[in-house]
Amino acid sequence: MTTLSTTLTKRLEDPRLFRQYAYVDGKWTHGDGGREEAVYDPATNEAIGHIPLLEAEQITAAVDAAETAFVQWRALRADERCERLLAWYDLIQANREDLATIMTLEQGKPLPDARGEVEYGASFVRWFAEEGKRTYGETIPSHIPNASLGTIKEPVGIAAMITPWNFPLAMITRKAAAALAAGCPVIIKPANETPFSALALAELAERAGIPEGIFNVVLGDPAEVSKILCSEPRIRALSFTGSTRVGRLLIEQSANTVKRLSLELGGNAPFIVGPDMDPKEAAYAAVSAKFQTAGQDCLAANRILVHESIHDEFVEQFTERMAALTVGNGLHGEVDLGPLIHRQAVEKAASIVDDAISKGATMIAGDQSQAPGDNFFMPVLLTNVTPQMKVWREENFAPVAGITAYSTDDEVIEMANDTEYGLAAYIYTHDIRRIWKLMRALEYGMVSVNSVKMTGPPVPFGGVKQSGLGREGGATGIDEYLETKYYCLGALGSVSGS
Ligand SMILES: NC(=O)c1ccc[n+]([C@@H]2O[C@H](COP(=O)([O-])OP(=O)(O)OC[C@H]3O[C@@H](n4cnc5c(N)ncnc54)[C@H](O)[C@@H]3O)[C@@H](O)[C@H]2O)c1
Ligand SMILES: N[C@@H](CC=O)C(=O)O
Repeated sequence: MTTLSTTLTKRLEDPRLFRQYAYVDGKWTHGDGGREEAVYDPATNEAIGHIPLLEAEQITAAVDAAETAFVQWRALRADERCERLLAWYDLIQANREDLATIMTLEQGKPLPDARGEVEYGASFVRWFAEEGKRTYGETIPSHIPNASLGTIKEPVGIAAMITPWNFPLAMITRKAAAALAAGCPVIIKPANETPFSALALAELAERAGIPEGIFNVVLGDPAEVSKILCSEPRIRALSFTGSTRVGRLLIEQSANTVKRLSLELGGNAPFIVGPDMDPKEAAYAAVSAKFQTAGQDCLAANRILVHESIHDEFVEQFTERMAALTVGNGLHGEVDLGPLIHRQAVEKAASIVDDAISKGATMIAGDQSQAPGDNFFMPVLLTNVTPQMKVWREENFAPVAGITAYSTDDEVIEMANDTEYGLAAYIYTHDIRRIWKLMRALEYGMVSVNSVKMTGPPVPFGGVKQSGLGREGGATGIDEYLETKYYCLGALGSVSGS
């Protein structure tokens, strides 16, 4: 029988990267209860493969394996862990094309974007391989006679990671590379929509010499698996990227075991355009900040706030640029937007548009009769968007752009902060005083001025308010997986005062 999974395997230079098992304690694993779930190509709705749904005892077995393996892994020198991580990095790079193909098939994003994500994901592995060598403690001038005081950094312990489908590879490496470099074993639960990128990473981790039990990928019913991970006292850190709704749930579920929590949650990014801007330059940037990954990006420009003096020309330029975007299967040719992840996402997008129109928004573009398949959503532009509309209040996670005019800086600051979210904000203006005023007043973890691109390994990525807790990447990303141990060496004789 020819299935899409045989087609997928044929597309790969190295078919062993396509695994339809979980990966626990260095072994490819079936579900003991025989439960399985299909994974679909969102562009065609065809099943590309199946994954096992593990039973509770199998998740606990992953924790047992990690606990055993932790002893050896933490005992390695940082430069030894660095070598393994660099080997993993090299393998990810060497298999970039296959990883991108797997990603496009399970996630839908255009192949060039998938290649970009593989590069992006790999860059975190290299970054943290090096950062692992710089987990310095400190010496503390002693206030205790004849004592020497200081701190050392130690791995927090087993780290669990729950990741989303929109960036199936990079959201894993940004967490896992930091944890591994710190000396922690990891148990990863990827989104069931996009498990194959995670499993390919596991295959490459094994080839890179990351020992059994250190890198585990568990699969199952999300609510079931997460409950076990949250309530397991041996898991000391939980890092989650996903919706604010599920993030809140995980906080509750982790309360009894008092875990270290890192939460990268939803966004509702404002994109502010000042009166001094060239409307064309700003509109082109806004299109780019809105429609990447078909709008399914936590950094997507969700509310576009344009100064009233250039509003009409901005809308004209935005419309023209948007019309040039092509929508289609990410595997085929030059496509700008792939499908949404599934039909429910399309229905949610349509309901957000309907809600806006019913409350007075104007739809400038977005003819859904042109959609090339069930899971596709043609880019929509709405103007006259107001705070009463869902398109303002919710992260639409779809190619739906909403524009609102404003008149003063104070007004736009109030508009931009009028949300429970606080992940990223964009400012487009060349007026240095306005930049400084807005940048300081915006309640966001990340503010990007005159640049759509803002992320990368050196960046402390994360949000404030209900967009999350902690920072990933950058010089502090590894701290999410480290404990500070204070020591006091007393009765030393003559060291007092040093
Ligand atoms: N801040 C960031 O860095 C960042 C990055 C990417 C995505 N996101 C956010 O992720 C969201 C989109 O991703 P999504 O739809 O996969 O999010 P989601 O919250 O639905 O799912 C994320 C993960 O949680 C699991 N999950 C789902 N329901 C669960 C439950 N009841 N209990 C426990 N786990 C559960 C999923 O299987 C998946 O692994 C958006 O809100 C987006 O902004 C944030
Ligand atoms: N684009 C983000 C992921 C959000 O969905 C990133 O760069 O981390």
